Amino acid sequence: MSRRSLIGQTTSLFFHWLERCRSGLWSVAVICGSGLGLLADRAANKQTFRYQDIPNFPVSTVAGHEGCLVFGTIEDTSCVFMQGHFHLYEGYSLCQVTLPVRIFKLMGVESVLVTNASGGICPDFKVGDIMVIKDHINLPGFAGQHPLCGPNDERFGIRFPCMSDAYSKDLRRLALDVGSELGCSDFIREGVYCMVSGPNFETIAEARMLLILGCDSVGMSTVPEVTVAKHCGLRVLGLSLITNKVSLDYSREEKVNHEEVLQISKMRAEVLQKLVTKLISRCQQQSINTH
Ligand SMILES: O=P(O)(O)O[C@H]1O[C@H](CO)[C@@H](O)[C@H]1O
Ligand code: HPA
Repeated sequence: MSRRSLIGQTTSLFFHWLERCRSGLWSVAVICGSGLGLLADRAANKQTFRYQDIPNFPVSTVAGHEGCLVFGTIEDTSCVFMQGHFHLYEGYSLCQVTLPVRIFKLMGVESVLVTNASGGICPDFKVGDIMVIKDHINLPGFAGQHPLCGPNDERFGIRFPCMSDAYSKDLRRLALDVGSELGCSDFIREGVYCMVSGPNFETIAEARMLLILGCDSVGMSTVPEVTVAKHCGLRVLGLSLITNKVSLDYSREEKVNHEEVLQISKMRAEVLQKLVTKLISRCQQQSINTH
């Protein structure tokens, strides 16, 4: 089959799904961070689209990001999974980084579950901990790298959105409850995620500054997607897997690298998968109860 007809077929299939979504059949979007693409594995009736076959969609350029959009169901909940998301350091604009979130909104998605890998700043955190994101610090935003800069598209949201409750309190509580039901309380934390642009990992002086600023973990993603999701009225839950401890001490010999990040993500993906799967079905029940 020629590439052109393959793209044509994929595109029409994609629009077929979009139609279903518009009619209210899809409700949860899961954005999978580094090495966490297998969160989609438990979904049934899967249909997968490669980003490269979706017109105008960015493509993933980082190891551990498969670059596929997967539609499926978990119990009775319809879901769309992004196996891989986009980063400033890949050279994408924040408009491109957050494009999928606005597509989800147009599809009728109500809740977004964002996952990522991050470095632990809080001295109490251990590698393998799962941090429920309570709040974030948008460090690139302070320097004008913000996804909502530019003319405001009123169809999505207001010019000056409030971010004091970007992460749904109900979903955070639900995540802690589900974590405890699954016997994960020992390694489920809550904390503040800080976004840096990357692609380098932090210097020790930068890490110390982040600790003083009140950051519990640091990564190079998530904040733009969450900001745009909140702007357009989506409910957000963020789960950050602590894949390494950030060096705060000049005498520490260990050096972080992306391979180690992916290795820890792979090791913990099964636990996260259980958590996410249970959360999705409970999240749907919650949404039914509140409507
Ligand atoms: O935030 P995600 O994409 O999960 O991954 C984190 O891990 C990568 C660095 O190892 C960076 O992309 C950082 O942001
Ligand atoms: N710093 C920034 N981003 C990261 C890290 C880190 O230590 N670990 C995983 N993503």
